[in-house]
Amino acid sequence: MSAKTNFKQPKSKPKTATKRKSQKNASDSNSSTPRGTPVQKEISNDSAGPTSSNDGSTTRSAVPTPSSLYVINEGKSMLGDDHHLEIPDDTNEGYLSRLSIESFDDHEGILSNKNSASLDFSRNPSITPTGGKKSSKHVKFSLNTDAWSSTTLSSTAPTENSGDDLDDHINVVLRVRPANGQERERKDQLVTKFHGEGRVEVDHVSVNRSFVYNVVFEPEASQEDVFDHSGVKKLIDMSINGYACTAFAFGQTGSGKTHTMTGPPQQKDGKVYISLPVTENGEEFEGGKQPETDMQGVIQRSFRYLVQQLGQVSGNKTIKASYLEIYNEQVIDLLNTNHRRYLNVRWSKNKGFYVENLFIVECETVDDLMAVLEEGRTITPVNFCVFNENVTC
Ligand SMILES: Nc1ncnc2c1ncn2[C@@H]1O[C@H](COP(=O)(O)OP(=O)(O)OP(=O)(O)O)[C@@H](O)[C@H]1O
Repeated sequence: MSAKTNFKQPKSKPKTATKRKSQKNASDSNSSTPRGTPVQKEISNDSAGPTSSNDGSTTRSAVPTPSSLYVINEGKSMLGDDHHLEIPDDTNEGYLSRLSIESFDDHEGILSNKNSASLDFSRNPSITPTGGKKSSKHVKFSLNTDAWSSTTLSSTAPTENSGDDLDDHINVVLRVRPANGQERERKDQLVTKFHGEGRVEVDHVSVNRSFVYNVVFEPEASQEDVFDHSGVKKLIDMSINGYACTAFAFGQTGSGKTHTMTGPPQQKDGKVYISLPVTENGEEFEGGKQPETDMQGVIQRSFRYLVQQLGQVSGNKTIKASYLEIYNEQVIDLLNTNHRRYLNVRWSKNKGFYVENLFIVECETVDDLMAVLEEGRTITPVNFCVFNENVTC
Protein backbone atom coordinates (compact mmCIF):
# COMPACT_ATOMS: atom_id res chain seq x y z
CA MET A 1 0.00 0.00 0.00
CA SER A 2 1.40 3.34 -0.90
CA ALA A 3 -0.42 5.30 1.75
CA LYS A 4 1.69 6.96 4.36
CA THR A 5 -1.08 7.25 6.84
CA ASN A 6 -4.08 5.10 7.28
CA PHE A 7 -7.06 5.71 9.38
CA LYS A 8 -9.32 3.19 10.93
CA GLN A 9 -12.94 3.84 10.19
CA PRO A 10 -15.26 4.06 13.15
CA LYS A 11 -17.14 0.83 13.59
CA SER A 12 -20.10 1.96 15.53
CA LYS A 13 -21.81 5.09 16.51
CA PRO A 14 -20.22 6.47 19.61
CA LYS A 15 -22.23 6.89 22.71
CA THR A 16 -23.84 10.24 22.96
CA ALA A 17 -25.20 11.68 26.14
CA THR A 18 -23.27 9.39 28.42
CA LYS A 19 -19.90 10.28 26.99
CA ARG A 20 -17.45 12.02 29.16
CA LYS A 21 -17.03 15.71 28.64
CA SER A 22 -13.62 15.65 27.05
CA GLN A 23 -15.02 13.61 24.21
CA LYS A 24 -17.47 16.36 23.52
CA ASN A 25 -14.91 18.80 22.36
CA ALA A 26 -15.32 18.76 18.67
CA SER A 27 -12.86 21.48 17.89
CA ASP A 28 -11.28 19.94 14.90
CA SER A 29 -7.93 20.99 13.71
CA ASN A 30 -6.56 18.37 11.44
CA SER A 31 -6.24 21.05 8.94
CA SER A 32 -4.10 19.80 6.19
CA THR A 33 -3.96 16.82 4.00
CA PRO A 34 -0.68 14.95 4.11
CA ARG A 35 0.98 14.62 0.78
CA GLY A 36 -0.03 11.40 -0.86
CA THR A 37 -2.21 10.41 2.02
CA PRO A 38 -5.70 9.14 1.37
CA VAL A 39 -7.53 11.46 3.67
CA GLN A 40 -10.50 11.06 1.38
CA LYS A 41 -10.96 7.74 3.09
CA GLU A 42 -12.07 9.55 6.15
CA ILE A 43 -14.86 11.29 4.36
CA SER A 44 -15.48 9.13 1.35
CA ASN A 45 -19.11 8.42 2.14
CA ASP A 46 -19.89 12.00 2.71
CA SER A 47 -22.91 12.91 0.71
CA ALA A 48 -21.94 16.56 0.52
CA GLY A 49 -18.50 15.63 -0.64
CA PRO A 50 -15.25 17.22 0.34
CA THR A 51 -13.53 19.90 -1.66
CA SER A 52 -9.91 20.78 -1.64
CA SER A 53 -8.83 24.28 -0.90
CA ASN A 54 -5.70 25.99 -2.10
CA ASP A 55 -3.77 25.14 1.01
CA GLY A 56 -4.50 21.49 0.54
CA SER A 57 -7.01 21.22 3.31
CA THR A 58 -10.17 19.29 2.78
CA THR A 59 -13.28 21.30 3.21
CA ARG A 60 -16.95 20.74 3.16
CA SER A 61 -19.21 22.55 0.81
CA ALA A 62 -22.54 21.92 2.45
CA VAL A 63 -23.91 21.19 5.85
CA PRO A 64 -24.55 17.52 6.54
CA THR A 65 -27.67 16.48 8.32
CA PRO A 66 -26.49 16.49 11.86
CA SER A 67 -27.66 13.71 14.09
CA SER A 68 -26.22 15.26 17.15
CA LEU A 69 -25.09 18.65 18.27
CA TYR A 70 -23.53 19.72 21.46
CA VAL A 71 -22.13 22.75 23.08
CA ILE A 72 -19.06 23.13 25.18
CA ASN A 73 -19.91 25.36 28.05
CA GLU A 74 -17.15 25.66 30.60
CA GLY A 75 -16.49 21.99 30.65
CA LYS A 76 -20.10 20.93 30.50
CA SER A 77 -21.33 19.16 27.44
CA MET A 78 -24.92 19.01 26.56
CA LEU A 79 -26.36 16.97 23.84
CA GLY A 80 -29.36 17.97 21.88
CA ASP A 81 -31.23 16.64 18.91
CA ASP A 82 -30.90 18.21 15.52
CA HIS A 83 -30.43 21.91 15.98
CA HIS A 84 -31.67 22.01 19.53
CA LEU A 85 -29.04 22.56 22.13
CA GLU A 86 -29.81 22.03 25.74
CA ILE A 87 -28.67 24.96 27.76
CA PRO A 88 -28.93 24.66 31.51
CA ASP A 89 -31.11 27.12 33.32
CA ASP A 90 -28.16 28.64 35.10
CA THR A 91 -26.32 29.57 31.91
CA ASN A 92 -25.57 33.26 31.93
CA GLU A 93 -26.84 35.29 29.09
CA GLY A 94 -24.08 35.92 26.61
CA TYR A 95 -21.95 33.28 28.23
CA LEU A 96 -22.14 30.93 25.32
CA SER A 97 -19.23 31.88 23.16
CA ARG A 98 -18.32 28.71 21.42
CA LEU A 99 -20.48 26.21 19.67
CA SER A 100 -19.17 22.78 18.89
CA ILE A 101 -20.96 20.58 16.49
CA GLU A 102 -20.53 17.03 15.41
CA SER A 103 -22.39 15.27 12.72
CA PHE A 104 -22.38 11.64 11.85
CA ASP A 105 -23.35 10.14 8.55
CA ASP A 106 -24.89 6.82 9.30
CA HIS A 107 -24.72 4.40 6.43
CA GLU A 108 -26.38 1.06 7.00
CA GLY A 109 -25.79 1.27 10.68
CA ILE A 110 -22.08 1.94 10.31
CA LEU A 111 -20.77 5.28 11.34
CA SER A 112 -18.71 6.24 8.39
CA ASN A 113 -17.90 9.86 8.90
CA LYS A 114 -17.51 12.16 11.76
CA ASN A 115 -17.47 15.79 10.87
CA SER A 116 -16.88 18.34 13.46
CA ALA A 117 -16.53 22.02 13.87
CA SER A 118 -16.02 24.45 16.62
CA LEU A 119 -17.40 27.85 15.83
CA ASP A 120 -16.80 31.02 17.68
CA PHE A 121 -20.20 32.27 18.59
CA SER A 122 -19.07 35.75 19.48
CA ARG A 123 -17.18 36.33 16.25
CA ASN A 124 -19.42 34.50 13.87
CA PRO A 125 -22.56 36.47 13.22
CA SER A 126 -23.88 33.72 11.01
CA ILE A 127 -24.65 31.63 14.07
CA THR A 128 -27.32 33.23 16.11
CA PRO A 129 -29.70 31.91 18.70
CA THR A 130 -33.19 32.13 17.27
CA GLY A 131 -34.84 31.02 20.46
CA GLY A 132 -34.54 32.49 23.89
CA LYS A 133 -31.33 32.35 25.82
CA LYS A 134 -31.58 31.94 29.50
CA SER A 135 -35.29 31.63 29.66
CA SER A 136 -35.56 28.63 27.39
CA LYS A 137 -34.01 25.31 28.19
CA HIS A 138 -34.00 24.33 24.55
CA VAL A 139 -32.31 26.97 22.50
CA LYS A 140 -32.61 26.78 18.79
CA PHE A 141 -29.74 27.97 16.68
CA SER A 142 -29.87 28.89 13.08
CA LEU A 143 -26.78 27.79 11.25
CA ASN A 144 -25.61 29.57 8.20
CA THR A 145 -24.32 26.88 5.89
CA ASP A 146 -21.56 29.20 4.66
CA ALA A 147 -20.01 28.93 8.07
CA TRP A 148 -19.20 25.33 7.29
CA SER A 149 -17.49 25.93 4.02
CA SER A 150 -14.14 26.49 5.62
CA THR A 151 -14.56 23.82 8.21
CA THR A 152 -11.99 21.12 7.97
CA LEU A 153 -13.07 17.57 8.29
CA SER A 154 -11.22 14.74 9.81
CA SER A 155 -11.68 11.32 11.22
CA THR A 156 -10.99 10.64 14.83
CA ALA A 157 -11.72 7.00 14.76
CA PRO A 158 -12.54 5.30 18.02
CA THR A 159 -10.92 1.96 18.60
CA GLU A 160 -12.82 -1.22 18.02
CA ASN A 161 -14.06 -1.41 21.57
CA SER A 162 -15.85 1.86 21.26
CA GLY A 163 -18.11 0.80 24.08
CA ASP A 164 -15.28 1.51 26.45
CA ASP A 165 -15.32 5.08 27.64
CA LEU A 166 -11.55 5.17 27.84
CA ASP A 167 -11.33 4.82 24.10
CA ASP A 168 -12.97 8.18 23.77
CA HIS A 169 -10.15 9.81 25.63
CA ILE A 170 -7.07 8.06 24.42
CA ASN A 171 -5.90 8.17 20.85
CA VAL A 172 -3.27 5.56 20.19
CA VAL A 173 -1.14 6.34 17.19
CA LEU A 174 1.57 4.15 15.72
CA ARG A 175 4.51 5.43 13.72
CA VAL A 176 6.82 2.95 12.07
CA ARG A 177 10.18 4.46 11.27
CA PRO A 178 12.15 3.58 8.16
CA ALA A 179 15.10 1.25 8.41
CA ASN A 180 18.29 3.03 9.42
CA GLY A 181 21.64 2.68 7.65
CA GLN A 182 22.77 -0.23 9.76
CA GLU A 183 19.54 -2.10 9.25
CA ARG A 184 19.66 -1.52 5.53
CA GLU A 185 23.25 -2.75 5.42
CA ARG A 186 22.22 -5.92 7.20
CA LYS A 187 19.40 -6.20 4.67
CA ASP A 188 16.86 -6.37 7.46
CA GLN A 189 13.34 -6.91 6.22
CA LEU A 190 10.36 -4.89 7.39
CA VAL A 191 8.10 -7.34 9.19
CA THR A 192 5.20 -4.94 9.45
CA LYS A 193 2.36 -5.07 6.97
CA PHE A 194 -0.06 -2.20 6.68
CA HIS A 195 -3.63 -3.14 5.93
CA GLY A 196 -5.16 0.32 6.15
CA GLU A 197 -7.81 1.58 8.53
CA GLY A 198 -5.33 1.49 11.38
CA ARG A 199 -4.58 -2.22 11.00
CA VAL A 200 -1.05 -3.48 11.25
CA GLU A 201 0.23 -7.01 11.04
CA VAL A 202 3.57 -8.15 12.37
CA ASP A 203 4.62 -11.19 10.42
CA HIS A 204 7.97 -12.70 11.22
CA VAL A 205 8.91 -16.39 11.29
CA SER A 206 6.79 -17.81 14.10
CA VAL A 207 5.20 -14.54 15.10
CA ASN A 208 2.07 -13.35 13.43
CA ARG A 209 0.02 -10.78 15.25
CA SER A 210 -2.35 -8.05 14.22
CA PHE A 211 -2.98 -4.76 15.93
CA VAL A 212 -5.41 -1.91 15.46
CA TYR A 213 -4.61 1.71 16.21
CA ASN A 214 -6.47 4.96 15.79
CA VAL A 215 -3.95 6.11 13.25
CA VAL A 216 -0.98 4.37 11.70
CA PHE A 217 1.91 6.22 10.08
CA GLU A 218 3.94 4.19 7.67
CA PRO A 219 7.70 4.70 7.29
CA GLU A 220 7.24 7.26 4.52
CA ALA A 221 5.09 9.54 6.67
CA SER A 222 6.50 13.02 7.08
CA GLN A 223 6.78 15.04 10.25
CA GLU A 224 3.96 17.18 8.93
CA ASP A 225 1.76 14.13 8.39
CA VAL A 226 2.31 13.07 11.96
CA PHE A 227 1.52 16.47 13.41
CA ASP A 228 -1.54 16.99 11.26
CA HIS A 229 -3.06 13.57 11.74
CA SER A 230 -1.97 12.27 15.10
CA GLY A 231 -4.62 14.22 16.96
CA VAL A 232 -2.12 16.54 18.66
CA LYS A 233 -3.76 19.60 17.16
CA LYS A 234 -7.02 18.53 18.67
CA LEU A 235 -5.34 18.15 22.03
CA ILE A 236 -4.09 21.71 21.80
CA ASP A 237 -7.54 22.95 20.91
CA MET A 238 -8.94 21.07 23.85
CA SER A 239 -6.34 22.46 26.19
CA ILE A 240 -7.27 25.96 25.09
CA ASN A 241 -10.81 25.05 26.06
CA GLY A 242 -9.65 24.12 29.53
CA TYR A 243 -8.99 20.42 29.34
CA ALA A 244 -5.87 18.78 30.68
CA CYS A 245 -4.21 17.01 27.77
CA THR A 246 -1.14 14.87 27.31
CA ALA A 247 0.79 13.74 24.27
CA PHE A 248 2.93 10.81 25.24
CA ALA A 249 5.63 9.17 23.13
CA PHE A 250 6.39 5.58 23.96
CA GLY A 251 8.71 3.09 22.36
CA GLN A 252 11.92 1.17 22.74
CA THR A 253 15.24 2.88 22.37
CA GLY A 254 15.96 3.93 18.82
CA SER A 255 12.34 3.62 17.73
CA GLY A 256 12.02 7.30 16.87
CA LYS A 257 10.46 9.06 19.84
CA THR A 258 12.90 11.96 19.76
CA HIS A 259 12.71 12.20 16.00
CA THR A 260 8.94 12.41 16.18
CA MET A 261 8.77 14.82 19.07
CA THR A 262 11.61 17.23 18.30
CA GLY A 263 12.99 16.15 14.94
CA PRO A 264 16.55 15.13 14.27
CA PRO A 265 19.25 17.14 16.03
CA GLN A 266 20.83 20.08 14.27
CA GLN A 267 24.53 20.68 14.62
CA LYS A 268 26.51 23.87 14.60
CA ASP A 269 30.08 24.44 15.69
CA GLY A 270 30.22 20.95 17.10
CA LYS A 271 27.17 21.50 19.31
CA VAL A 272 23.94 19.64 18.87
CA TYR A 273 20.70 21.56 18.82
CA ILE A 274 17.18 20.39 18.39
CA SER A 275 15.56 21.20 15.10
CA LEU A 276 14.72 24.84 15.59
CA PRO A 277 12.71 26.98 13.26
CA VAL A 278 13.66 30.45 12.26
CA THR A 279 12.29 33.30 14.31
CA GLU A 280 9.21 35.15 13.21
CA ASN A 281 11.25 37.82 11.41
CA GLY A 282 13.03 35.18 9.42
CA GLU A 283 16.31 35.13 11.30
CA GLU A 284 17.94 32.03 12.58
CA PHE A 285 16.97 31.18 16.10
CA GLU A 286 19.64 32.06 18.63
CA GLY A 287 22.16 29.27 18.87
CA GLY A 288 20.45 27.12 16.29
CA LYS A 289 21.47 26.15 12.83
CA GLN A 290 19.03 27.11 10.12
CA PRO A 291 16.87 24.03 10.35
CA GLU A 292 15.08 22.10 7.75
CA THR A 293 11.56 23.21 8.51
CA ASP A 294 10.19 19.94 7.22
CA MET A 295 11.96 18.12 9.98
CA GLN A 296 10.48 19.99 12.90
CA GLY A 297 8.88 17.64 15.36
CA VAL A 298 5.55 17.57 17.11
CA ILE A 299 6.76 19.82 19.90
CA GLN A 300 7.93 22.73 17.74
CA ARG A 301 4.86 22.44 15.55
CA SER A 302 2.69 22.43 18.65
CA PHE A 303 4.30 25.62 19.88
CA ARG A 304 3.49 27.37 16.65
CA TYR A 305 -0.01 26.01 16.53
CA LEU A 306 -0.70 26.90 20.16
CA VAL A 307 0.47 30.48 19.78
CA GLN A 308 -1.44 30.81 16.53
CA GLN A 309 -4.65 29.43 18.02
CA LEU A 310 -4.35 31.54 21.15
CA GLY A 311 -4.03 34.58 18.94
CA GLN A 312 -7.58 33.95 17.82
CA VAL A 313 -8.99 33.69 21.30
CA SER A 314 -10.15 36.85 22.97
CA GLY A 315 -9.33 37.70 26.56
CA ASN A 316 -6.24 37.36 28.66
CA LYS A 317 -4.21 34.26 28.24
CA THR A 318 -0.87 33.20 29.58
CA ILE A 319 1.35 30.39 28.44
CA LYS A 320 3.40 28.81 31.19
CA ALA A 321 6.00 26.21 30.45
CA SER A 322 7.95 23.80 32.55
CA TYR A 323 10.25 21.02 31.49
CA LEU A 324 10.89 18.02 33.65
CA GLU A 325 12.14 14.54 33.22
CA ILE A 326 11.10 11.48 35.13
CA TYR A 327 14.09 9.20 35.16
CA ASN A 328 14.32 6.09 37.28
CA GLU A 329 11.13 7.24 38.96
CA GLN A 330 12.77 10.49 40.06
CA VAL A 331 11.63 13.91 38.92
CA ILE A 332 14.29 16.23 37.55
CA ASP A 333 13.67 19.88 36.76
CA LEU A 334 15.32 20.48 33.41
CA LEU A 335 14.96 24.26 33.58
CA ASN A 336 16.34 24.98 37.00
CA THR A 337 19.99 24.07 36.96
CA ASN A 338 20.55 25.74 40.33
CA HIS A 339 18.23 23.31 41.99
CA ARG A 340 19.97 20.04 41.31
CA ARG A 341 17.85 17.83 43.47
CA TYR A 342 15.07 15.48 42.75
CA LEU A 343 11.69 17.11 43.15
CA ASN A 344 8.76 15.72 45.08
CA VAL A 345 5.46 14.85 43.52
CA ARG A 346 2.63 15.99 45.77
CA TRP A 347 -1.12 15.91 45.70
CA SER A 348 -3.48 18.52 46.96
CA LYS A 349 -7.20 18.87 46.86
CA ASN A 350 -7.04 22.01 44.75
CA LYS A 351 -4.20 21.20 42.38
CA GLY A 352 -4.39 17.43 42.15
CA PHE A 353 -0.96 15.97 41.41
CA TYR A 354 1.83 18.47 41.02
CA VAL A 355 5.59 18.67 41.23
CA GLU A 356 6.72 20.75 44.14
CA ASN A 357 9.12 23.63 43.40
CA LEU A 358 9.02 23.05 39.68
CA PHE A 359 10.42 25.96 37.70
CA ILE A 360 7.72 27.54 35.57
CA VAL A 361 8.44 30.05 32.83
CA GLU A 362 5.95 32.44 31.31
CA CYS A 363 6.18 32.48 27.53
CA GLU A 364 4.66 34.88 25.08
CA THR A 365 6.11 33.92 21.75
CA VAL A 366 7.08 30.82 19.86
CA ASP A 367 10.71 31.77 20.42
CA ASP A 368 10.17 31.83 24.19
CA LEU A 369 8.83 28.32 24.01
CA MET A 370 11.67 27.23 21.77
CA ALA A 371 14.14 28.65 24.25
CA VAL A 372 12.54 26.61 27.02
CA LEU A 373 12.86 23.49 24.92
CA GLU A 374 16.46 24.21 24.06
CA GLU A 375 17.34 25.07 27.65
CA GLY A 376 15.82 21.89 29.02
CA ARG A 377 17.41 19.73 26.39
CA THR A 378 20.89 20.66 27.54
CA ILE A 379 20.41 18.85 30.84
CA THR A 380 20.30 15.09 30.69
CA PRO A 381 19.98 12.61 33.52
CA VAL A 382 23.63 11.77 33.02
CA ASN A 383 25.05 15.23 33.58
CA PHE A 384 22.39 15.77 36.20
CA CYS A 385 24.00 12.93 38.14
CA VAL A 386 27.33 14.67 37.97
CA PHE A 387 25.88 17.77 39.57
CA ASN A 388 23.62 16.15 42.08
CA GLU A 389 25.31 15.54 45.37
CA ASN A 390 22.49 13.24 46.46
CA VAL A 391 22.79 10.92 43.53
CA THR A 392 25.08 8.00 43.08
CA CYS A 393 25.72 7.41 39.41
N1 LIG B 1 10.63 8.61 10.98
C1 LIG B 1 11.97 8.62 10.88
N2 LIG B 1 12.55 8.95 9.71
C2 LIG B 1 13.89 8.97 9.61
N3 LIG B 1 14.74 8.70 10.62
C3 LIG B 1 14.20 8.37 11.81
C4 LIG B 1 12.80 8.32 12.00
N4 LIG B 1 12.55 7.96 13.27
C5 LIG B 1 13.75 7.82 13.84
N5 LIG B 1 14.74 8.06 12.97
C6 LIG B 1 16.16 7.99 13.23
O1 LIG B 1 16.38 6.83 14.02
C7 LIG B 1 17.34 7.09 15.03
C8 LIG B 1 16.74 6.80 16.40
O2 LIG B 1 15.66 7.68 16.60
P1 LIG B 1 15.43 8.45 17.98
O3 LIG B 1 16.70 8.95 18.53
O4 LIG B 1 14.35 9.43 17.74
O5 LIG B 1 14.91 7.25 18.89
P2 LIG B 1 14.39 7.31 20.39
O6 LIG B 1 13.17 6.46 20.44
O7 LIG B 1 14.24 8.70 20.85
O8 LIG B 1 15.58 6.59 21.13
P3 LIG B 1 16.03 6.72 22.67
O9 LIG B 1 14.90 6.18 23.49
O10 LIG B 1 17.23 5.85 22.73
O11 LIG B 1 16.33 8.16 22.93
C9 LIG B 1 17.75 8.54 14.88
O12 LIG B 1 18.93 8.58 14.09
C10 LIG B 1 16.61 9.15 14.12
O13 LIG B 1 17.00 10.29 13.36
